[in-house]
Amino acid sequence: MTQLHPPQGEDARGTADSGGGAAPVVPVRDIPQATVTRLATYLRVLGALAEAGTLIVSSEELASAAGVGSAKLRKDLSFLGPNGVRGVGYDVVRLQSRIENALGLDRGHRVVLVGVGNLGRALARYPGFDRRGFTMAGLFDADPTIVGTRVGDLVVRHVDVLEEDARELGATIGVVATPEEVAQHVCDLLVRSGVRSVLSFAPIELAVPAHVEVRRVDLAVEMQVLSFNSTRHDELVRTADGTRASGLTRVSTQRSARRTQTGKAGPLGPAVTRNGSVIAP
Ligand SMILES: NC(=O)c1ccc[n+]([C@@H]2O[C@H](COP(=O)([O-])OP(=O)(O)OC[C@H]3O[C@@H](n4cnc5c(N)ncnc54)[C@H](O)[C@@H]3O)[C@@H](O)[C@H]2O)c1
Repeated sequence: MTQLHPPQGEDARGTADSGGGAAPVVPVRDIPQATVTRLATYLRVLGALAEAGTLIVSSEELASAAGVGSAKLRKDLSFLGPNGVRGVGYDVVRLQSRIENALGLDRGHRVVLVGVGNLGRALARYPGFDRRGFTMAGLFDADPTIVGTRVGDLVVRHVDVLEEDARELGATIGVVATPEEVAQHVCDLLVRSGVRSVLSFAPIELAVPAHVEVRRVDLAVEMQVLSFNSTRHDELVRTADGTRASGLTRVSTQRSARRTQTGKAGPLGPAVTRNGSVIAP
């Protein structure tokens, strides 16, 4: 806890953050998408800190654990209004609740999952969603050998009752883990039930009305990005070595070293990648 963020608002006057539930100064819709993604990462780190009993964290520590630069972290957090106390740091619990508020997590989300196969079953059993404000409320499948079985605390329901049950369950997020051939049909049922957010693992584009947002998860794409970054990193190191050998500037080496530094395991473990994205533990 050494280097702290610059003062902002009331914090510049040396007073503590006025409270976790305060409304963000920037309307949530104006927070850039990349910042939203990093806010989720900060939240994960803060959760681990809170569990470890940490009360205050500096921007340097938080940035390092999240795998980003501290300037970027301060900029990201500035979207939420005044945070922290100069010379002291961020109050872990207050910052957690600020970010939860901005991400809409304080309302809590009820999730229904369709397709209780290999992937769906693993997702349904994952206890981490609950800890982060997402309650798995309903599981649906079409296979008669799966319908009626218990996965975790839930009994799998038939997809025929998805539309009605998802509405009754108050679902706000629908997860599609079915084969691609039926994914659009399942997505349509979710939309008709009133779900506004769909997370799809099916490898196809889903058509939805304007008021519904779809996010597609594709681990192969993530691995392709990792492959590209790794190749680029190797090239940079090779270029830097060549440049050094010919007595020229070491800019590339410094750049790649900096990237490696931000990508190293932080105090909270090795889950942080070079560009700051995180596979949740
Ligand atoms: N995005 C990724 O990185 C990633 C990784 C793995 C799998 N996937 C995709 O996730 C999906 C599921 O993969 P999996 O390995 O779990 O497949 P799986 O075959 O094990 O499971 C699919 C489940 O969907 C059910 N299903 C089929 N038709 C249905 C319908 N009309 N309504 C409700 N349920 C129905 C099946 O009964 C089965 O239980 C596939 O589309 C796969 O391509 C994506």
